[in-house]
Amino acid sequence: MGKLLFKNISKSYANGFCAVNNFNLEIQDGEFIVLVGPSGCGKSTILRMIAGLEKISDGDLILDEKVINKCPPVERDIAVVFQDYALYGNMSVYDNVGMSMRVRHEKDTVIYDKVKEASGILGIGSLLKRLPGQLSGGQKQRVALARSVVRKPKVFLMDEPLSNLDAKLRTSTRAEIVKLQRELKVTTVYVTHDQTEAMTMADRMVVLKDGIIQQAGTPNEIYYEPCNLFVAGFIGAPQMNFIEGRVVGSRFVFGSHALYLPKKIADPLKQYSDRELILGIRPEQFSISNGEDINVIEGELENKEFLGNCYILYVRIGESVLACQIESMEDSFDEQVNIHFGMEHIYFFDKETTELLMHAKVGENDE
Ligand SMILES: Nc1ncnc2c1ncn2[C@@H]1O[C@H](COP(=O)(O)OP(=O)(O)OP(=O)(O)O)[C@@H](O)[C@H]1O
Repeated sequence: MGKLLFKNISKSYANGFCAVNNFNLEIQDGEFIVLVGPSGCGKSTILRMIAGLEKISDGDLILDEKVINKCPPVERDIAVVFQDYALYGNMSVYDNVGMSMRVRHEKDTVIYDKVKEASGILGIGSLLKRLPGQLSGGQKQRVALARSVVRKPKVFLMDEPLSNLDAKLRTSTRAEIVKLQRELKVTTVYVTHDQTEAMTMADRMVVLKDGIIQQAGTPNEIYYEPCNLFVAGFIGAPQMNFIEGRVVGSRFVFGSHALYLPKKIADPLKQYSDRELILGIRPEQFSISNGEDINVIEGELENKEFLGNCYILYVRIGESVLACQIESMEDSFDEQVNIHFGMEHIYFFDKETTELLMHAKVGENDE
């Protein structure tokens, strides 16, 4: 088992800085949880508290019904994989992988079998005699993972384990870690500031900002149902476009522009007509107008990026520059482009509180 429960966990450092503020979360046995957020939001602090490397200032941390706040790291049955691998440079791969068992005075034959098994799973069987200095970054990371795997701990903690790998290796190792976790079914808490990593790996992701949970949910929930402006902007690349404006009748008015809102959206938005709103729309919602659309806005093309399977156009409309993802591009585009606002998913946030007020899904037949 490896069920982790955070009850009102807070962490203040000696200088009084509160790095984690009233963190509450229940992690189920076998779940893959990704903590994601910008630098300094408290991800590593949370991981270090779970590992027992950082004192908990307030609240209870419970592993399988037992409060472990004061339990020393070695007694927690938790394995940590660090960003810098933390391998012993003067020991062979075999000894690095078997280290934790040697410390526990396991028999040589048991150590041999377990190292063989773990190195087989991680594909490092041919490297066992080498020293860490004779390995590539990806191989070192596998050794670090194998070292955790042999322990069959209750919980794996991983702190940005892929950040030292190049982009291609990162993608393949990402998939391997997920596969490994599914096979071993060990509860995993994984820290990253990379939202793509979080989206692709997590059963559930927890988005943090300034030591406070913003939202916890499946990648799908976080992407399609962000609870506030921060989550909406942090998850998704290029990020969701935000446009400040107001609802006037059945229109969303911004600068000198007005978007027609179908009744399904306009009616419930009437109650917010006295507020300043932020309209959120993801890049993939846009298209280049074919001349027959209703919500067409003319903008100036500032920049374009070719991503292989699509283009990202950066289109200036008044004060805002909108990122628009389109599949193909005509050479004839010059300075001016007419973009069409699709409304399959459109979001309205309160500018003052930054909370989500409404997520509308508009179909073709909505008027
Ligand atoms: N020993 C310390 N004393 C005071 N403040 C600290 C200490 N360690 C960390 N902090 C602060 O606590 C906050 C959270 O740090 P933490 O390392 O958990 O962030 P993080 O989200 O993991 O960031 P990164 O992605 O950059 O590693 C930061 O603002 C950091 O400066």
